[in-house]
Amino acid sequence: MKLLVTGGAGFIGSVVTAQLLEAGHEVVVLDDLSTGHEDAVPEGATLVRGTMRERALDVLEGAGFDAVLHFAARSLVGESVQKPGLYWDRNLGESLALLDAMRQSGVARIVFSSTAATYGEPESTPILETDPTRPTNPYGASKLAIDTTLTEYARLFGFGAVSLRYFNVAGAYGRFGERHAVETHLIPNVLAVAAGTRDAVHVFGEDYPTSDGTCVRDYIHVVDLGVAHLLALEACAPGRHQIFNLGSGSGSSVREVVEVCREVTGHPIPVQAGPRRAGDPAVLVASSDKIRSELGWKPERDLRLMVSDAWTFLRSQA
Ligand SMILES: NC(=O)c1ccc[n+]([C@@H]2O[C@H](COP(=O)([O-])OP(=O)(O)OC[C@H]3O[C@@H](n4cnc5c(N)ncnc54)[C@H](O)[C@@H]3O)[C@@H](O)[C@H]2O)c1
Ligand SMILES: O=c1ccn([C@@H]2O[C@H](COP(=O)(O)OP(=O)(O)O[C@H]3O[C@H](CO)[C@H](O)[C@H](O)[C@H]3O)[C@@H](O)[C@H]2O)c(=O)[nH]1
Repeated sequence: MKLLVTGGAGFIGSVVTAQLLEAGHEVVVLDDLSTGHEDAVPEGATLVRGTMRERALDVLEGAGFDAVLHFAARSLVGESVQKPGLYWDRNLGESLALLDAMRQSGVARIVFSSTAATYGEPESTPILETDPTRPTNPYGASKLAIDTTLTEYARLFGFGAVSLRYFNVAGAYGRFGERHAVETHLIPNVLAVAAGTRDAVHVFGEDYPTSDGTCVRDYIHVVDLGVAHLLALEACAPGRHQIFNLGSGSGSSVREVVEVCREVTGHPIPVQAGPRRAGDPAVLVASSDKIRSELGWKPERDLRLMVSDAWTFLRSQA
């Protein structure tokens, strides 16, 4: 297939682009490099630099694309609370420009990076796709609005759309990994302590109603996530918008993640307990039964492999 990957210079988009190329697809990456890196675009993919408003139509029109994988977004929860307008503009506004460029060009198949943040504080775990969506921040709200738009574009214009609601993505794939200028994610921040670029891990809250008092999250290896995208691409069906959670189905606490990082790196990794981070639910774990039964996907890489692949990647950057 000929594919457009938005955000293919970022963490997840670069990994999935590499996997798509290995599977024999032709890939054009559209990325404005706002949080991505030009040298993260895998060899064999063509980079078009710009936003979706600026470039999506001229890239797609008359070029024979079969589908779009849409990763490009702003995705810092804290920033979204400070600057909600930015998130509605960059996430919903930019996505509308992409979808309308797709309509005009006759490209009707899309796989979209949605998020666990669309659910907000869950009433029960594991979270099902049919559970209420009550996002607690503008990031999650803007992603939910894109999901809603995809439902409408499937119904009104015959789009075949799949939204994958990622839980906590981690790990790396060879030379493709997480290198954000502002890093908020737990695993890269813990590994930065082992690498000597941070002094200690700050644990955000030890008084949650969990086994060790720290928050529990559902971590998924970025390579398993990429495999799900390949399946989702095949599953796009005209007139349907399908939504799948993407997690491992089991949770790990912050303390457990730090312990695995200690084992993998051999570094003592000092920890400083601090206050809760605003807006963090105690437990976020996905039910991934739907994608397992409908697309035949299952995660194959555990937390230890996520940490060791991220650690190998981090050391290769030094
Ligand atoms: N990392 C996670 O754990 C996680 C969890 C849930 C959902 N997601 C979603 O997955 C997607 C990828 O996340 P990531 O961690 O790889 O982020 P990232 O910041 O590493 O990558 C995003 C890429 O999109 C580009 N971009 C942003 N806005 C753009 C625009 N308007 N036009 C063109 N390019 C633009 C950036 O330059 C960057 O290369 C995002 O949509 C994010 O919301 C990530
Ligand atoms: O230095 C840190 C960083 C994180 N944490 C804790 O570690 C857990 C994981 O935090 P991350 O920031 O790695 O991930 P989140 O669960 O906050 O965010 C993830 O889930 C969100 C949905 O709620 C969004 O989808 C987001 O993009 C995705 O990365 C949280 O309990 C957080 O409080 C720490 O204790 N110390």
